[in-house]
Amino acid sequence: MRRRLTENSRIYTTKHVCCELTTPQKKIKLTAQDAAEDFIQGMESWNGLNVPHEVLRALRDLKFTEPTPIQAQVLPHAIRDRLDIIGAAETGSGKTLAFGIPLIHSILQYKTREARDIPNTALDEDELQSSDESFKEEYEEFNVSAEGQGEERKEEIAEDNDEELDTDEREDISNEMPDDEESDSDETNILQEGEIGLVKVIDNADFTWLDNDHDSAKVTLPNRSPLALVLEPTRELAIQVRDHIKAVAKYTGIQVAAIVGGLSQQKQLRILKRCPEIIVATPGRLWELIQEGEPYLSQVEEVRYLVVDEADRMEEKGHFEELSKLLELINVDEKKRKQRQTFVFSATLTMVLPGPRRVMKKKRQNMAENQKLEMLMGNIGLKERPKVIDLTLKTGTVSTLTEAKINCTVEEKDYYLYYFLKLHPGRTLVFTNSKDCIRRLMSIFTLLKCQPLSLHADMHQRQRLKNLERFTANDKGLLLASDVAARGLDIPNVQHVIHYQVPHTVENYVHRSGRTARASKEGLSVMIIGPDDTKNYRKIMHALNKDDDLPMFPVEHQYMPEIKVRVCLARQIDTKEYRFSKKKHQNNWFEKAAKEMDIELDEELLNDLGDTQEQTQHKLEVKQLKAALDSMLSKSLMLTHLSGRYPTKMGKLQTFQRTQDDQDALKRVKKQKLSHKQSPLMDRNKSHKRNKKNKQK
Ligand SMILES: Nc1ncnc2c1ncn2[C@@H]1O[C@H](COP(=O)(O)OP(=O)(O)OP(=O)(O)O)[C@@H](O)[C@H]1O
Repeated sequence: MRRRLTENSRIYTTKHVCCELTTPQKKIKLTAQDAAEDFIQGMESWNGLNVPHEVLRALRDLKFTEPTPIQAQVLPHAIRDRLDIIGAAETGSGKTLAFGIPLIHSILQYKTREARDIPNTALDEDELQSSDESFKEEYEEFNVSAEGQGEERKEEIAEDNDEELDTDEREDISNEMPDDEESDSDETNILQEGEIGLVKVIDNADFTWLDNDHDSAKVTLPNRSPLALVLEPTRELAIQVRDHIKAVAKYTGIQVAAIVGGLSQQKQLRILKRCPEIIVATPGRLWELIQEGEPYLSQVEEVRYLVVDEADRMEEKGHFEELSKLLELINVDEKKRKQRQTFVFSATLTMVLPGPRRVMKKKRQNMAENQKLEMLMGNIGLKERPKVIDLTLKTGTVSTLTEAKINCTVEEKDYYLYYFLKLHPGRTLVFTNSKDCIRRLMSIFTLLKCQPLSLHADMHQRQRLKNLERFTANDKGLLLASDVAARGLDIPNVQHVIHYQVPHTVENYVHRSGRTARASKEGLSVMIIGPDDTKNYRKIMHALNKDDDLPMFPVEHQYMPEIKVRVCLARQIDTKEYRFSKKKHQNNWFEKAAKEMDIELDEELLNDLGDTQEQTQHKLEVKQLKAALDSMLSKSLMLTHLSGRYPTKMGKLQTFQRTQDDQDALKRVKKQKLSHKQSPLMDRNKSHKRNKKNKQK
């Protein structure tokens, strides 16, 4: 049977390789000109960075009209010089594409070379028949050696489409089999069934045809093992990075797949059968599949491009045993290691915790930084002399981030969090240091009708992704998260990051805070500092060279009495409900275990839940407390602090309205900072007096 090669017969151009596509009907001449530099209106800022034309088109679709500084710095060294890269830049600065674009570029080049090396360069129409056969043979060889590709790909995709798929998997498929509009250019259209396009290197090629808005250069010769491997520390991040790279690879035909734990292994195996060129993975699931002998991963050491994203986190002791094994396997062959191009990125890559100030000589700090990099280089297997590009600021955080703090007791933390959420609505991400804390806050803030969502490592993966999606969709959303959400997540327009507990490490502070103020936008980070947090707070301030204390977040204390009443009631309900359900849960567990072991359970072991009457009484109490809380919550917090009614002269009841500016937490902090700068003494006196008054009250 003659294979239909139309969608596989593509041309690609780079600075050094110019191609001619020959068909029985038409011969297209291409001039020697760099396709990457091909003119796309409004995208001139990318000129000179060797970005492939197809990627430029995708960037134009995304409205990324200019590179970010890290992209502008990395691309020439990665693409033109093919150097290994160690890249450090602030959070939200576009590091994903700083390695994503070079990957796509190199894969396109690699595939072009492969296609060009196929020993069929016949151009003469008379020779077409024989060349057709040899090309076909090469092509079929690819298909046979790489299990389940080519035509089989389509069948599998059709098969998989019948099943219920995750959104991400559905997207995988749509990218793998580009729709007609995407894949058919005028030139490819002229290839009819049974006709074959041939690629030949020529001089003086004319690229003007690239200007039209058709899909120009998909390269779809199947590969035998992944060409690029991107390793990410969390599943959400892996999925996000896959989507990000896919968005810029959409005109290239390059397939990107995510291999992460917590989602169906079967589906991921099917995706691997389609031989995606780029795999974005978490180390655990990837290692599992390699060990199980998944064929496409059986030669993972062949991978030509390796990215270790969030490298300092991946390298943290005890975090990723699988990562060490993976790197060992990938680097086992010295020759292959040397051929590979490796990228290592993070916002805190060069960040080292300084020692005590008096011993902090500059030399010592440099040594520590170098040590950190050397350690990474050794473990990951970078080649000698990688290009180190460090654009991080001394302060660690991004310049568009405004920081503030609230000092309080442990007991008061809930009040201030509720205060912030009620008075400053906006998409808010709250970080805690423990899952237990998230559970408690989830319960209290659900009772307070703040509709919180949670995200931590003990949740089912599907629920984690669903909660992220719901948070992203709600511009007043509240997400309570552990540090699993601290790194890399690019949730649009997070206005506030609240550290309910100060993180233990400076790196986590930088990454957590970096979920806001991304891509040159402004954002606010507030630390709620209890007595237990002061040590960590000082450590962070010192490490980030922030000699000045952070400004206090401006709190309008008149609302606090009402806030306290509400929060205390919610806590009371939570304690009652939680204690009871915990006891009940323990009893159920004992009973189930005894049944399974077929032993008689000693009643003494069970918690006393009271008799039926007591249980009914307990339920009634909880119900009454909830009704009381609901009644409180139905009233506006802004009015409750006003005692009595305030009729205006016209006899109308005055409504108390906070302006947009009052509600804007970021503006309030900035305004306060400004006024402090203008009259520091006056302000300090004022706040001193106010504090004194509050204490007296
Ligand atoms: N050239 C560009 N122009 C405009 N926006 C861009 C550009 N490149 C990337 N972005 C956008 O900037 C945001 C941040 O990018 P990215 O997630 O890659 O940041 P990052 O540096 O990896 O952050 P983190 O350190 O938190 O992981 C994303 O929404 C991305 O789409």
